[in-house]
Amino acid sequence: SSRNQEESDTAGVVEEKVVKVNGDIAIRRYNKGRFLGKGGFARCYEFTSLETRKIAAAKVVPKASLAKARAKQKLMSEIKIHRSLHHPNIVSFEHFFEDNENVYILLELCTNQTMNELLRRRKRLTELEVQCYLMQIISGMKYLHSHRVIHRDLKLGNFFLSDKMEVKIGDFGLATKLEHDGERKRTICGTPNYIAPEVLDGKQGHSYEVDVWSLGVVAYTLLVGKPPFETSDVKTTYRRIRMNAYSFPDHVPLSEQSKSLITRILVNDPSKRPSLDEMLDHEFFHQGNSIPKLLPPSTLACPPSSSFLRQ
Ligand SMILES: CC[C@@H]1C(=O)N(C)c2cnc(-c3ccc[nH]3)nc2N1C1CCCC1
Repeated sequence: SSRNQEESDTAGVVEEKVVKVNGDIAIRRYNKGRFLGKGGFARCYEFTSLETRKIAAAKVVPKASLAKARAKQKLMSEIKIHRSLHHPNIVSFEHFFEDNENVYILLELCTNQTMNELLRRRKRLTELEVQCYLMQIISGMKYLHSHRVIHRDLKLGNFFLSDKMEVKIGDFGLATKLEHDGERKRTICGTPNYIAPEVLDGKQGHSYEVDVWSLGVVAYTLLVGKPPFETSDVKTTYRRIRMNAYSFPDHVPLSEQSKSLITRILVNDPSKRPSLDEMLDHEFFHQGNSIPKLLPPSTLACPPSSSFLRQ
């Protein structure tokens, strides 16, 4: 009820009842701190464990919003998939529990928010920065795909930035796990932002290639400053995607390598798109002052753009 919602909205301590193996009940307490924002049905806060003093980013999902089976299944699927993932470029899933009012999901705190905020501040990034961020995202996606997980909603708002500006892929609310190789998914609920044409077309199902498509949209958006198919109306955007109607604006100086990479990825036939490894082999990642190939991407803090770095 709204009164409970109000109560749980005030600052305070959240208690988790833990049943021990010998049947004793232990209580874990968390301090509910700063409001971080809304994410779907959830209100998100900093949670500090009073036991370990560790701070997490918590999604607090009111059980009232889980009354419908579909919403409950979606949340359980998100938890089941996310808690099984462990990689430096995937948001780490710390813990989850419930009380009478809410389900609590505790996630890695990413104090530099998401790449959405980064791009909003910067208008657009240098090619060197985009190389560096994309390498980390591809590293996380190689891990996901090798575990048969398709994210299906890769977008700047789901790329979280740690205090060290490392990229962490988050929000597995639309993710799916393939049960066997070659399986093709038929449906997607929700409105993935950078939706691939085969998902719109819906005839031959979709698979890992939808995540590769999204990467093309992400690369274009970071380098140009706005998404390739964006219009004021969703239907028009979908038509542009189906028509593959995008172009590189004249006023944005883009290298041939950048345009070539994006053009290679944004093809409507999913079987013609590069694999993640083929993307990393593209000249875009080896142009100019390229990043030493030997260092794992996650150990690289992406160089902030400044005049002498601007190509
Ligand atoms: C908890 C939900 C979501 C999230 O999934 N993570 C990992 C996250 C991490 N740090 C933060 C964060 C730390 C400092 C500011 N935000 N935020 C995260 N969010 C935001 C909260 C509001 C909308 C999405």
